[in-house]
Amino acid sequence: MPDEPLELGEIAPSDYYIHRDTMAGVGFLTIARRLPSLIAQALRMAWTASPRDTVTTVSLSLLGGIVTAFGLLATTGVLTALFSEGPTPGRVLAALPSLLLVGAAAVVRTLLQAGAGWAEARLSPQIQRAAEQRLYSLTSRVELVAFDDPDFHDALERAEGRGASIAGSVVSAAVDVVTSLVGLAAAAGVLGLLHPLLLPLLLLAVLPDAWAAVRSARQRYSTMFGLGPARRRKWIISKLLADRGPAAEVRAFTMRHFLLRVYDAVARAEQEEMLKLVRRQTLTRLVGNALSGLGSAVVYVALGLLLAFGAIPLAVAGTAVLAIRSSQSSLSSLMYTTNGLYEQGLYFTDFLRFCADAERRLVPPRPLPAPEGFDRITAESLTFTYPGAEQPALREVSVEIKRGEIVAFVGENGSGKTTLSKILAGLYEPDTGTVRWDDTDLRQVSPDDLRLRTAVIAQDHTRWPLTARYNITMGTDKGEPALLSAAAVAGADEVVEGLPHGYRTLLDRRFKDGQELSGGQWQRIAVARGFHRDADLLICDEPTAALDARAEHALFERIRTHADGRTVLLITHRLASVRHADRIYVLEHGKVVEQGDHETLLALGGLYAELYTLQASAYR
Ligand SMILES: Nc1ncnc2c1ncn2[C@@H]1O[C@H](COP(=O)(O)OP(=O)(O)OP(=O)(O)O)[C@@H](O)[C@H]1O
Repeated sequence: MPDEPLELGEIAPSDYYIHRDTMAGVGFLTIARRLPSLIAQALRMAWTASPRDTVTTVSLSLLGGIVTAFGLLATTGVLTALFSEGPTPGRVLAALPSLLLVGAAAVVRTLLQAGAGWAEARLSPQIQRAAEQRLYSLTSRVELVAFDDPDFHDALERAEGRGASIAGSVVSAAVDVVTSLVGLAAAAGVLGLLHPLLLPLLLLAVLPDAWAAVRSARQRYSTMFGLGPARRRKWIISKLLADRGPAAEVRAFTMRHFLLRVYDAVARAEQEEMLKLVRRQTLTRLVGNALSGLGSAVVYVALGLLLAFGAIPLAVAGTAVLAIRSSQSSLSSLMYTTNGLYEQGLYFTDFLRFCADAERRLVPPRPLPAPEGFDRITAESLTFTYPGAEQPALREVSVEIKRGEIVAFVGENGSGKTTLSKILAGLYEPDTGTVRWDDTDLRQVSPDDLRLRTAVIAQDHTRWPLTARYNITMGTDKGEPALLSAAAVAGADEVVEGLPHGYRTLLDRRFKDGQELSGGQWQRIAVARGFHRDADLLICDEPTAALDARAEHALFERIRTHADGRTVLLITHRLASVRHADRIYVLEHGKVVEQGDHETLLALGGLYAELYTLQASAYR
């Protein structure tokens, strides 16, 4: 049976070109204008990483360039002496001082270059570390909603993939550009002295090459830019094919063939783009090289004409040929390094842009400290829409939670319970509406402070690849009794007892001696994590979905006895467990449609009564 055509979403050509349009903002002139600030930012980053190595790299490289220029001037001295009138031994003798200078310059230049290379090599890893530190410090602080935004992921991928790692090379490239400029200034100066016409002619020989190199770099960047989402898709599928987590389901659902087809389709699309790129780049380089060759021919013809018409003597023409070659090599090295800086600058710009965007996504500093507990949490008229979503997840929702209460959110899948609890926990900001702890509007309070007062047992809790202890304490140190008591509440103590190294056991099978837990065992650990935190508000989002009957009963008993004085917000589909809640909010399509205690809601005969009766009937 032939395979169905695949839906590949983001790698459809129309979407691809949308990304291309974004490239319009990164034209050559834009980058050229941005180069000085790019160099300044790179140097600033280098300075932060290591002031000593930065100064050494820059100063030794500049000195190296100056000494190179000096050597070239001395070479001209040698040639002038050799081409002068008189007997050969006399001319050689006359050239000797300049020869010695050339030798000395070569030695000094080698030493300076070695020193600069050493400092530069030291600088690179330090800058990379600083760049990565900046990147991950931002990614872990941006508001949570950024992770629901595909643009954020694209930008993050570019910044993470090449941007951060290239920071070190940008500094090297910037230093190389300056060094080449110094070398070129010297060579061109000599050429200009010999005959002013030779200098503009020289540009003819080099500019086409420069144009080709810059254009081909832009072509590559443009392709990479457009391929971002496709490459991410490929990476995600490769993880599905090669990671431990989905390995069982890949086999159970015989997904192999399908996944390989998707992988192949994405890889093929990527390959086609890469082949197109190679073709375009080859063509560009060919045109550049041909025009440069033509330019060189024009320079030499001009030199021949100057010689033929007696405008310059033979000795000077000989020196000019040397100077032209030297200028050409200096210019092409400048071109090469500028191109390198330009290309790396594109990626580095991605990194800087991402950092700037991430800074904008940080929650601005807020004036008030988190309140010391609360008597009443009131949420009024909350509306919230996920980025890019067509429908709001919450519409005009108002709820109230009093200290020490157990409040439950119930409702069918997708009705907005988790979203509402995340807003109450300060993880998402509502689009409109307010959440208050007594009189304090949470928009005035630092979210980090607030989160210290809130514990969330998440529905999709993370299986941290850390030891059992850290999976519960999350790196805090509240002492052994707190750990043991939190573990006991959740029944995680029984889980840990069965582990070979107790709390020191690493819960990740990808490492030697690492252990895996069952779904329910993981959930007990997650519940223990929530109870370990000294929080005024404990949010339990489906805390028992994977628990066995005994563990579920024990946990709800604990919650019923007010979870050691905490206020509990409970989200669950097990309606029998919310019967004892002080208040139940029933959500439907992002709205609160019913509220009251169990008896009131049953008497109401609405959605809650319907869902409850449905569940209860299963046990009759
Ligand atoms: N990260 C997200 N990005 C976009 N939409 C989302 C996101 N998370 C949830 N939604 C959407 O928001 C709506 C509410 O989801 P929410 O997770 O709050 O529902 P829920 O009541 O907790 O559901 P469940 O009972 O299945 O856990 C759903 O329509 C869902 O598709």
